[in-house]
This record gives sequence, structure tokens and C-alpha cells, in this order.
Amino acid sequence: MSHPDPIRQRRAGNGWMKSRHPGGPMPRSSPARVAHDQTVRLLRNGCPFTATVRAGSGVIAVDQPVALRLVGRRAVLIGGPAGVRTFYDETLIRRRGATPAFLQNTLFGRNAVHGLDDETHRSRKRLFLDLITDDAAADMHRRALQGWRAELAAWPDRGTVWDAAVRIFGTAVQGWAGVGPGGMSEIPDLQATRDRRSRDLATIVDGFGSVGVGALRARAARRRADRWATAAVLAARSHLGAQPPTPLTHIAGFRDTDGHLLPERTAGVELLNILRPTVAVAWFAVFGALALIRHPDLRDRLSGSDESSDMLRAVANEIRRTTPFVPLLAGKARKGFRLGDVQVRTGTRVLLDVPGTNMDPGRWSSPESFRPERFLQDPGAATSDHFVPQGGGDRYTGHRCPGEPFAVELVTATLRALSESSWTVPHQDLTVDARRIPTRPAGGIRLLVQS
Ligand code: HEM
Repeated sequence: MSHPDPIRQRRAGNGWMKSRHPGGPMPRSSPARVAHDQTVRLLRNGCPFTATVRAGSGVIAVDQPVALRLVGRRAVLIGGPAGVRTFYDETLIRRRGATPAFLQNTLFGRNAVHGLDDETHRSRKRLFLDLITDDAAADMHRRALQGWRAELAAWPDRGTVWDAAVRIFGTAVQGWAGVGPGGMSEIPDLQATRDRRSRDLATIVDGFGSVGVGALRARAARRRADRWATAAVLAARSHLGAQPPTPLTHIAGFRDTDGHLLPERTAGVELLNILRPTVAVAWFAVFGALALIRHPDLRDRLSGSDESSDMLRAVANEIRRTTPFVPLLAGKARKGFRLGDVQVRTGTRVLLDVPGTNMDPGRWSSPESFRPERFLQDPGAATSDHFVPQGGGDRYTGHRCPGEPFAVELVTATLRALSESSWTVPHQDLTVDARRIPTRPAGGIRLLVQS
């Protein structure tokens, strides 16, 4: 295997960071005293943003709250296990209105589960939990493995892991969900339609943390996706019960707390809230390939493993822990409460520091090192409240991502397929620009596959 350039990561903070807050230390005890807004810094810094805020405030430990201003409003940054427990305490934190509307509408869609609270949230959450079962996740693994094997057998000259993962995961999840050509069965090329949709779903994720062209592309892709997803729901409703049930018909026929079907557009939004993040696992797949490149011994260790291998799962979890995906999650204080010496007032944005928690040196030894063994030594680590790549708390009653089983199975399928095939890495730039949200090596990782 040829060796690529050393991988340079432009990171900041939490051991990733070189420079301190240029404006000097920020006061931390009262949000009211924090004068300048940090929104531009968030957009410029990406995942290292939270570490930059901490360093600027002089508060390095992730479990110490830090007051700041974001999107023109007072906010407090929390993290670590205690921060996770506070963030997921629904007597203290609500979600309604917490994520700025432009972000909520582009990434999650209007009236999505992410912004609901209490009984309305728990009822809608059932929709996802009923569908994303262990059996469904195993099915996704099989579909993705088959997809990777087919792609690798016909790998194009300039093929990238990124393009392949978007196509494979998009095809797998649309096939599983029973999403066809959109009610127009005369459309001859279902695969081309599915590939186009998968690219749109990836574009939505790719642009959610950008301003300018990336954001405009994401919004246009969201509009197209909302249109076909709404049409798919309407088509499914027109013959509910007449065809074998599928995830699509389950969503189309789902009744909310009021006993009514969801408005067709909302049902379409929730359909996309399964399809889009499944395609987003392509980001983890790219970091999986990067791990195999940087740690060539891993390929040998994983080669021949089947889906039940503990090592395969440990590597997938370490990829999830170390991939910089989202810098923070947002809630709002339902009432005033005290966190250390920070007084949180009603309506204050409470922000969970995701990378700071996943990289907390108080909980993870050598957190910057890629060491899958840590998940073998401590099998409880993957469900602990210091491992929050897809949120924390309880998956059934809280907002924790219901898609973790899919993410793990798609990453393990990717690792299996890449470990069992023969490929080299042509010269290319594998730099990860951590300031981008979400980030990956920009070229998507080009491989030369030997047939
Ligand atoms: C790259 C892979 C993924 C990442 C990084 C990711 C991350 C997250 C995060 C951070 C949250 C928010 C948790 C919170 O608000 O407390 C979330 C929620 C959610 N995710 Fe994922 N996720 C991924 C894959 C998936 C998949 C594969 C699915 C579905 C098959 C999915 C469906 C959802 C849904 C429906 C929610 C909203 C849950 C709620 O509000 O109750 N995600 N995800």
C-alpha cells in the first residue's frame, strides 16, 4: 500500500487548540456580563468552537459551565457527565425554540421530532423507535455490505469512499423503507432516482453549518426532498392496508397524540429524518477509511471479522467518538436554576458541548489517541454519559438519537468491506479542516482498488 501524505488536522482547543481567545478572558459567572456574541466564531471555528470558548473564559474543564452569548441571546455551555444529565433533565430543559429556525427547518425540517417536548415528543419518538429495531439494523448491515462489495468490485478509476458511501447508504435505506420512484412506477431508472435523492440528502447535511453557497444548496436540496417525501407519503396513504407494510406505510399511517394522521408534509419530514441521517453516516464511513489508512494494522485485525465481532464494534465506536460532527446541541432553560457559580435564567440557551464531552481527559485516557481497545476494556463506555456522538440520555424517553444502531451497523459493514478488499491510497490531500461543520477530507478519500 502506498502511503499518503501525513494527515494534518487543523484543530483548536481541548489539546487541539493553539491560540487563546484573542479578546482575553471572558467573565463566566453571569451571562449578562458577557458582551460579545459568539455566533460568527461558531461558524468560523466548527467543532473546536467549544474549546475556544472555554479557553477564552479560563475554564478548561468540560464539567464547568461557561456563560456566553449566541445568536443574540444569553447562553451557557455545559458538558461532561454532569452536564449531560442536566441537559437531558426535561424538568429543566425544553427543546421548543432552542435551535434557530433556519437551522431547524433546513436540517431537521418543519415540526420535526427534534423540537418537540414532553408527551408530544414521546408519542412522535415512538414512530422512530418502532422502526429502528435491532433486526432493522441487521438488515441495514446486510444491505450495506452487499452494496460495498458490489461497488468495490466495479470501483471506478477516481472512485472515492465518500461518493460510494452516500450511494450505498442511500440505496440501502430507501430500499429498506420501501421508498420507490415516488408513485410514478413508469419511471424506468429507480436507481438513478435513488442516487439523486441520496445526493440531495447529503447536500442538506453538508450545508447545515455553512453560510453562503453551501447553505443555499442545502436549502434547495431540502425543498426538493420535502416535495418528493410529501408525495411519497400521499401515494402510500392512497393504498394503506392494500400492500405489505413498510417503514414508509408505517410513517404514512402514524397517528399523533390527537389521534389524527400527521399532516402529509410533517410525515414527509419525519420520513426524511430517517433517510437523511442514514446517508449522513457517510461522514463516519470516510473517517473509518481514514482510520484504516492511518492504522494499517487495523485492516489485518478486522479482516475476516463477521458482524458479531467485538473489535469491529469497538472500532466503529471509536470512529464515532473521534469524528468531529456537531459542536453542540441546544436546549432552553424552562426555569431559573444554578449551575456551579453560573445562574441560568428562564429562556437561556443551554448548550451541550459534544466534542468536549467525547474528548474529556477526565473520562477518556489519552482522548486524542485513536484507541478502539478502550471500548473492549470498558464495554459500558458506549452507553455512558460521557459518550455523546449522537446525543445522550435515554433513547426511549429523551432526545437521544434513535439511529445509533443504524450508524453502528453501517460503519461496521464499511469496515468489513474495506478490510477484506485490496486497495492502495494514491497521493492526495487527506487534511481534515476541523473548522468546517460537518467536516471530512474534502476530496472524499480516493482509493485505487485492485480487482
Ligand atoms: C452520522 C450519523 C448520525 C449522527 C452524528 C447523529 C446525531 C444525532 C444527534 C446529535 C441527535 C440529537 C440528540 C439530542 O438532541 O439530544 C440526533 C437525533 C436524532 N437522530 Fe441521529 N445521528 C446520526 C444518525 C441517525 C440515523 C441513522 C437516524 C435514523 C435512522 C437518526 C435519527 C435521528 C432522529 C429521528 C433524531 C431526533 C431524536 C429526538 O429528538 O428524540 N440519526 N442524532
